[in-house]
Formats: sequence, C-alpha cells, structure tokens
Amino acid sequence: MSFFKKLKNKLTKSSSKIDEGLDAIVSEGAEEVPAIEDAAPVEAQPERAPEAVEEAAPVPTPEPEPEPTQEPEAAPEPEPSVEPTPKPISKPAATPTPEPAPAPEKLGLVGRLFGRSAPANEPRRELDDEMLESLEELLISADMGVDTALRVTANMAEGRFGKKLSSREIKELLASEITRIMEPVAKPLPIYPKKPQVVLVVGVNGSGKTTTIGKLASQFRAAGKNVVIAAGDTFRAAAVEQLQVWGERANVPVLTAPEGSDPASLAFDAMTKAEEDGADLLMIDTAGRLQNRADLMEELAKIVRVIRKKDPSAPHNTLLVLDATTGQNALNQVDTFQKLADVSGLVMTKLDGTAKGGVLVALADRFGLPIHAIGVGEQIDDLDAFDPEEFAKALTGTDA
Ligand SMILES: Nc1nc2c(ncn2[C@@H]2O[C@H](COP(=O)(O)OP(=O)(O)OP(=O)(O)O)[C@@H](O)[C@H]2O)c(=O)[nH]1
Repeated sequence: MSFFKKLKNKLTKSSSKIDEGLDAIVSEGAEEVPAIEDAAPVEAQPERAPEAVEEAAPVPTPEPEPEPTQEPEAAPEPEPSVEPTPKPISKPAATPTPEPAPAPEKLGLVGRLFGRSAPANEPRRELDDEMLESLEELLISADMGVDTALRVTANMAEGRFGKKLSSREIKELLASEITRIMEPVAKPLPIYPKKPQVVLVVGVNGSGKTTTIGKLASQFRAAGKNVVIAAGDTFRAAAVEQLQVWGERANVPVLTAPEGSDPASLAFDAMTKAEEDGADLLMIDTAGRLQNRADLMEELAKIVRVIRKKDPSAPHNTLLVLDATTGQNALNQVDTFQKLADVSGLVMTKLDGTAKGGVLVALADRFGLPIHAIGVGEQIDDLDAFDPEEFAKALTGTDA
C-alpha cells in the first residue's frame, strides 16, 4: 500500500470531517446545473515551486550525508533553516475582475489540475459570503485555527466570488491552498557531516518522543548508520524501559542512568560513548514535565551546556515532538518549547485516528518550522517524511 493510501486511511477522521463538511456546505445551497456552464470559470492555483517538490521528497531516513553542511567548530547557533516569522500566504496574482467568458471546454478545476473531466450535473453552489463563512467555520472546527482558516478561505475565494463551485472543486482548491502553505516546511531531518550528530528530542510527556526516537533509530539503522540513544528522561522508569525495548528492536545501544539521576551527566556519558563508538547519530530523549517550566528549562539548558563541552556545535537538531490529538494546544507547545530550547524542527505524531489534522496547517502557517516527519501509528514503519501534497489530499478527502 502506498504511503498516500495509508495516510489517507489513517487520516480518516480529519479527512472525513472536511470531506463531509464540504459536501454538506455545497448541497445546502446547491443547484443542479450542467458542468459545461459553470465548471470552466474556476481558476487553478499557481504551480508549485519546483525546489519545494525536491525538498519534500526524501524520507527522514538518512541518505548518504547530503546538503546542509555545518561547521564543526561553528558557534552553536540554531539552524538558519528555521524561519521564525511565518510567511503570509502569498496571494495568487489577484484578478478581481470577473474572468473572461469560459473557453469552450468541459474540464473543471479537477480536470485542469489532474487532466480528468468533471462529471456533468455535479451539484454546485454559488460562492457568496454565507458560503465563505461556512467554509471558515468548517476549517476552524478542523483545528486549522482562526487566522489560518480566514487566510485560506480568502485565498480560495479570490477571483471566484459569485462563481458556482462543486464540492469536488472546492476540495481541490482547498488541497491546493494547503499544499502551498505546507510546502516550505516539508523538510527531512537534515544530516550533517558530523560524528556524532546530536539530536535532542523534546516535547511534553506522552507526545510520542520515545516512539519517535525508536522509529527514527530503526530507520537510520536500516540505512546503515550507527546510532546511540540516551534515555534522558531519568524521572520516569517506564520511559527508560520503553526506550530499551525500542533499542532492542532497532539493535541500537540505549544508555540509561538510575532513576532520578542527572540527565545532563547521562548526556555527557552518551556523548563519550557515541564518540568512542564512532556513532553517526546520538539521539537524546528528554523529560517533558511542563508543570515546572523553570526546572525543565534548566534541565534542557544543562544538557546542552554539557554536550557542548564535547562538541560546541551540538545539538545539531532539536526536534520538538507534538501530538496531533491535542489540536490547537500544539500551537502553545511550540510557543513554550521555543522559549525552552532552540527548536529546529517538528515531528507530528498520532495523525492517525484524530480529527485534528488541520493543526499542522496552522503550525506551518504560524511558525514556519520545518516538519521533518509525521507519525501515523505505533508500529516501527509508521513514521514517514512529510509530503505536503499527499497530506493535503488526504486531509481534504481529495482523490489521489
Ligand atoms: N496512534 C499513534 N500512537 C502513537 C504514535 N506515536 C506514539 N504513539 C503512542 O503514544 C503513546 C505515548 O508515546 P511515547 O513515545 O511514550 O511518548 P513520550 O513523549 O515518550 O512520553 P513519555 O515517555 O511519557 O515522556 C504510546 O502509547 C505510543 O505508542 C502515533 O504516531 N500514532
């Protein structure tokens, strides 16, 4: 089964929420009209930027030491790839004037995008204020966030006000808007020519850090990389045990320390071991107790201070793991963890079985942080690269 099919199946809840919601909105005010009259005036969105397509393609599994090089002795600055200021959604070339008379073709938006012809007699509804409002509400209810939902619908409506659209065309438009927002953030975990490359993994308890580390370690291992894991959440014995299980599965050594001991000292020992072993990657799990932010901040800062004694450029990646089922709360978590650590990228877990997948769009729109991977299940292969187009299609229930 292709990852798209799998993603689509797994995203059923998010997908059907938007899918069925859009069908309902259109059928509410629909009139049956022959497709030939109304299908043509809908304009497709601009083409995707070719560079983004290339960037989005690779999986988070490590390919032989590619692009972004990092100076070994460089000051431990966060990666420049992190763009703190969310880019406003670039508007398509504004064409406020009504479009010219439709060309004598039977292809609607779907047809133009995918070379398929639009079925005749699709129910259509005129795009007016009322319909826009319903669209906004639907996107907000799918956890896209108010600002993002308003921007997305405004872009969808641009140049199309008063046009009659079928729900399929609206889904295509929405998918294309979502793709446009997500493309700049779809970036695999960057691999540096640094041994060991230190990946610090942060996030609240239960967000899926341990599972993500296990999945990543196993993928890197399968790609022939030497990996060491440090079970830095020394406050939870269960978390350490869980990591050990993942380590066994992935055939990766897991360094542990007695419960309640200093995670920074474990991180230092892990750096030493990883260096001795000539490991390619050191993945450090951390605690996620947000109840006491000051403590957590100090703990993370200490881990960073200590590993920098060994390598001033470490950590090379600080991954924030977010649980999609928390919906809008994920936005607060990014806010908080950006203050606690130099977050360089995101992994979104538990996209399976949640109706809150839209939060990824809000995250991309608001923070512009790279999304390295998404988790769609508890199994070892349920972590994959983030593909914006597939995600957008799966989320909107658009056919592949
Ligand atoms: N359905 C689903 N479950 C997931 C996914 N990722 C993790 N989980 C589950 O979420 C639960 C919490 O995951 P952990 O990896 O233990 O989370 P954590 O952040 O390490 O949590 P602590 O160990 O409490 O710090 C576990 O039951 C995982 O199996 C995912 O992508 N989909």
